[in-house]
Amino acid sequence: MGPLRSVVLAGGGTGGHVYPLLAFADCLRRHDPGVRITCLGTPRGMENELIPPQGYDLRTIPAYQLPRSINMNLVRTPGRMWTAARAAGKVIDEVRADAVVGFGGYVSVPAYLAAWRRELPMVIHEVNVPPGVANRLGMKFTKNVAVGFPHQPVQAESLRDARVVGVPLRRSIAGLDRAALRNAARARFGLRPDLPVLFVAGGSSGARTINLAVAGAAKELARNGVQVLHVMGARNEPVPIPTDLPVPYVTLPYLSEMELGYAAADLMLARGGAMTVAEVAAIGLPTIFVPYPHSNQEQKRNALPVVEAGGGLLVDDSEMTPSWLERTVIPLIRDPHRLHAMGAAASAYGRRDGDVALLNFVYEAVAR
Ligand SMILES: CC(=O)N[C@H]1[C@@H](OP(=O)(O)OP(=O)(O)OC[C@H]2O[C@@H](n3ccc(=O)[nH]c3=O)[C@H](O)[C@@H]2O)O[C@H](CO)[C@@H](O)[C@@H]1O
Repeated sequence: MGPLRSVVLAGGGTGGHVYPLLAFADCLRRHDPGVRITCLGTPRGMENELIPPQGYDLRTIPAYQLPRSINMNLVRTPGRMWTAARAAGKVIDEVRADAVVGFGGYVSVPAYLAAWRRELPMVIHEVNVPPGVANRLGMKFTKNVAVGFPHQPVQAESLRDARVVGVPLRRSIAGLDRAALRNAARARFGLRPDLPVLFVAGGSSGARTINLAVAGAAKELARNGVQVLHVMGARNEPVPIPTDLPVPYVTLPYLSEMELGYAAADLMLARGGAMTVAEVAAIGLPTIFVPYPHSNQEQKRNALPVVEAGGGLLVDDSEMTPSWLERTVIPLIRDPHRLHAMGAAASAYGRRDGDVALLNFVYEAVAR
């Protein structure tokens, strides 16, 4: 048994913040089934679709959208933020939390403020360089900062003293044996076992540039025997795909069982969200990264270390065209030796134990 009785986990907005929270919750439940786990989110984020089905108690508090650069002077912290902090504090008191663990997203700030007021131990987990606005604010109140990747403390002054623990990944992904699940996964999607598969997913909300480019390359990919499994993004307008293709092209709005997509694939085409990078590296799936071009090059920084290690390719969003894809994907996906080498390089960079490493870090913080 660990030192915790009740813990509040804060994080929300996009899948990139919710999935590490869920993976951490699962790890805690596995190691210490007696701990009360309460998740904190806002009424509209993806946490509402993702957390309750996993059997965790989700409480929502009023959303307060942070400006991109927040004034770090607390005296000037807007009143609405304190209202949200009071709501977070009520939850913390009600469940008698003895620690708060935050994963970023604007729901975390009220949780950090409330924990600070109560002098509760708090731990921040950050996966991006530069750290998100919410976590930067939280870092004023605690030194217990953990990061997902070894490049983060080197590249960001504010993360210099952070502990590298890796990224908590869902067990279904961290424990994935791609080769063992491959044929079953392909059968689930109606994909053929004998032809290569390109798996396309532009992060938790999909990516329009990628969707358009792959749709434009569909005919040529199919003519060359490349099957496509394409997750368009649930909140994205679907892009029409030619119908009379000679090999399967499967589209989905969203894929909850992401491990099946990873297992079916020989090559992935993705954005550079930190969770995606952590997942494909952990399972050794060769990936073409097309980082989201805004937000301070955040996604390029996420993907670059895997690419430099030899585990993937990087292409600018502005170059993501059907002809680039045809020229790049067709020869690569038919070259098993190159794919194998890329996969091995990716998995040497990735790690599968981020959930346990973060849990140990939280136990240490609570014991201090
Ligand atoms: C545009 C933007 O600001 N994106 C940020 C956002 O990305 P975003 O929310 O897209 O997150 P990531 O790419 O990091 O993670 C996506 C997560 O959703 C899962 N998934 C995705 C599609 C699907 O159909 N099914 C599914 O389960 C993936 O397996 C992964 O776990 O949060 C990341 C983590 O803070 C940041 O690094 C990104 O820069």
